[in-house]
Order: sequence, then structure tokens, then C-alpha cells
Amino acid sequence: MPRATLSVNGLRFQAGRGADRRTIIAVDRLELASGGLATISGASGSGKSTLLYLLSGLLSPGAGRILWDGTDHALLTEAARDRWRRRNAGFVFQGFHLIEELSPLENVLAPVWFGSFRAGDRRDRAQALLDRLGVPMGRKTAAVLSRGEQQRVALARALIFDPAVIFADEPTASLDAAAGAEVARLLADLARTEDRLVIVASHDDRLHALADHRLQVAQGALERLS
Ligand SMILES: Nc1ncnc2c1ncn2[C@@H]1O[C@H](COP(=O)(O)OP(=O)(O)OP(=O)(O)O)[C@@H](O)[C@H]1O
Repeated sequence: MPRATLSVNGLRFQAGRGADRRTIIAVDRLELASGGLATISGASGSGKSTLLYLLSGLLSPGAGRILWDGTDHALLTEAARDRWRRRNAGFVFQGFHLIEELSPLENVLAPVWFGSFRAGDRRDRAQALLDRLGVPMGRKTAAVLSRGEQQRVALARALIFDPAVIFADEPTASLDAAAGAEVARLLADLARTEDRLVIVASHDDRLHALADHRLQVAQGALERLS
């Protein structure tokens, strides 16, 4: 199973111009490793999503270091960072981002097509992931699935390249209580039983209750609660 360690030092991300320039998020020090669910709480607009973008390399920090397995991503070319993300990172969002006209299986295989890989090699894995995550068989399009089922398809899609790290931004926010609890349990399971590092930004207390590492953003700074 792929593993990952994250090490952050002196991270500062600022935005805005002139007098409006301000620090959106600062992280003095953070160490996380595979085998745990880390949740980030914080008020709306506190910088949780921005932190996920920074950690995943979709945004560059103005200052500080983000090391994945000892490699400082600021020193990589953009192409190398993209390659790292494709091989090592899976993403889950509040809004699922499925292609509704495609079947659940086709949605899970979409990153394979977009990455110009041969889908045939991944078809069995995609089906196994859908089975494992309990997505019902025989649905022609993703549009006819319930929201909880759609989020499970999105989770299967995030897992198609067997990533060591999963980033999830409010993955339960648009689900009802039962579906939200199920997705929270699946995320914790992916961290603990499959030894992945799962980092979730969320307002959902059910997710925080399951966390191995509880982080919080307050007044622009990340602090560790447990
Ligand atoms: N490039 C940027 N330029 C200006 N402001 C920015 C930029 N990026 C983020 N911000 C601001 O930083 C703050 C944090 O946004 P972010 O989306 O990370 O918060 P959040 O904690 O995820 O919020 P929510 O819980 O509502 O999703 C917001 O006020 C946002 O407008």
C-alpha cells in the first residue's frame, strides 16, 4: 500500500493587494503520516479550503515549506507537481463533480481517460471500488443516483489510482444525516484499514469525532487540537 508523510514548516499564504493584503492561512509546524484521518475545522472563510489547495500543491505558498516524503514541492516543476498529484492524491468535493450523463463506472474511469491511460487495465479495479463502496449496480447514469450514492462514486473515482493521500473538502456537507455518517465512516476506514492519509476540511462534527488528528483554523492560523 502506498504511504505518505507530510511535513509543513513556517507556511504563510497571503492574498490581496496593497493595504488589503492579509495572511489567509499560516501553519507554523504540522506533521502527518499515512494511517490517519486528519480533520480541519474552522469558521466559514477561515481558510480551510485554501489550506487543502496549498497542501495538495494546487496553490503555491508565499513562504514556508511543504514536504511530501521529504521532497519540497516548491522545488519541483509544475509538471512534476502535477505528476505527484496524479500518482499520489485523490480529491473529493462537496459537490461531487460527477459527469451526470456517464454511468457510475465511466465516472470512476474518467481520470484514467483524462490522463491518457488505457481504461481496460483499470476497469476491474473501478468496478471493485464501486462494489466495495456499495454503489448499486445497473444504474445507467450518475444522474439517477441518490446524493449519498453520488458521493460514494466520487470517492471511488478518487481511489482509482490507489492514492496514498486523499483530500476532501466538505465531503458530507450536502448529504443527509445517514449518508453523511456513512461517508464519514468510509473516509475513516480508508485511512485506518488501508493506511492512507486522509485530510478533510469540514464543519461536520461526525467527521471530527472520528478523527485521529484534529486541526482547527482560527484567526488565520492552524492549531492542533489533538
Ligand atoms: N487568492 C485569493 N485572493 C483573495 N482572497 C482570497 C484568496 N484565496 C482565498 N481568499 C480568501 O481567504 C478566505 C478563506 O477562504 P477559504 O475558502 O479557504 O475558507 P474556508 O474556511 O474553506 O470557508 P468555507 O468553510 O466557507 O468553505 C476567504 O475570505 C477568501 O475570500
